[in-house]
Amino acid sequence: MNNKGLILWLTGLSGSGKTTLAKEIERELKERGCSVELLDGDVVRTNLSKGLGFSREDRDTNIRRIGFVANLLSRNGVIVIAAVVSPYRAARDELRHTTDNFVEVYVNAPLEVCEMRDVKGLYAMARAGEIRAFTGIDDPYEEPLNPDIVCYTAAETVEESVAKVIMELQRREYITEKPQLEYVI
Ligand SMILES: Nc1ncnc2c1ncn2[C@@H]1O[C@H](COP(=O)(O)OS(=O)(=O)O)[C@@H](OP(=O)(O)O)[C@H]1O
Ligand SMILES: Nc1ncnc2c1ncn2[C@@H]1O[C@H](COP(=O)(O)OP(=O)(O)O)[C@@H](O)[C@H]1O
Repeated sequence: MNNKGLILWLTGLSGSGKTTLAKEIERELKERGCSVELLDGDVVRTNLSKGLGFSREDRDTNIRRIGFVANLLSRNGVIVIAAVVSPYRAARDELRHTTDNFVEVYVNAPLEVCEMRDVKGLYAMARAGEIRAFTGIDDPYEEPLNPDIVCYTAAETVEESVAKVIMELQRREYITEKPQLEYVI
């Protein structure tokens, strides 16, 4: 076994880089022979959380469902990467206290940067009033007060952010160091 089970919880604004980082971290961990599952907010909302909206109540239900599944998997040795806006501190803190090996990663980019990226065009729609309760525009995002890792995606490259996460997982002994290639002459 190349890893222990854990929940790597990526929280941040829409467009902050959660999905991008989650996929790269997943790739890196799989390359090291780790057992990994990715739970992306967008994907979860098309099945496990289908029908839920973006009221505080629905968002909290979404987070609890993802946390429940993540905990089942991580208890069985899987590294679960959750990439979810999860804007409410109380919901994230609840997970920290009710699950094992919860590692919170704050994917931190200023709202202006996320809005400029506008990966899915949702910020423009929110500004135009076409969608309501959009996180950062007319709905809150409560920053983590004491995250385990912070990735500043407006200042770091994807590679730098991924390396930071991997190093921290190594330091906490969730994963082993990448085996060095040995050449026999
Ligand atoms: N009102 C509103 N607020 C925030 N986000 C919205 C909203 N409506 C749709 N979307 C899209 O849904 C994605 C967020 O879903 P999550 O499950 O991660 O949100 S939450 O944790 O339950 O708050 C989010 O995905 P990401 O952009 O990948 O973060 C958006 O694409
Ligand atoms: N250091 C970085 N980390 C993550 N994403 C970055 C970074 N620098 C630029 N980006 C870009 O920002 C966008 C983030 O989009 P996405 O990963 O879908 O965010 P989210 O899942 O948080 O909504 C992508 O277009 C990505 O290429």
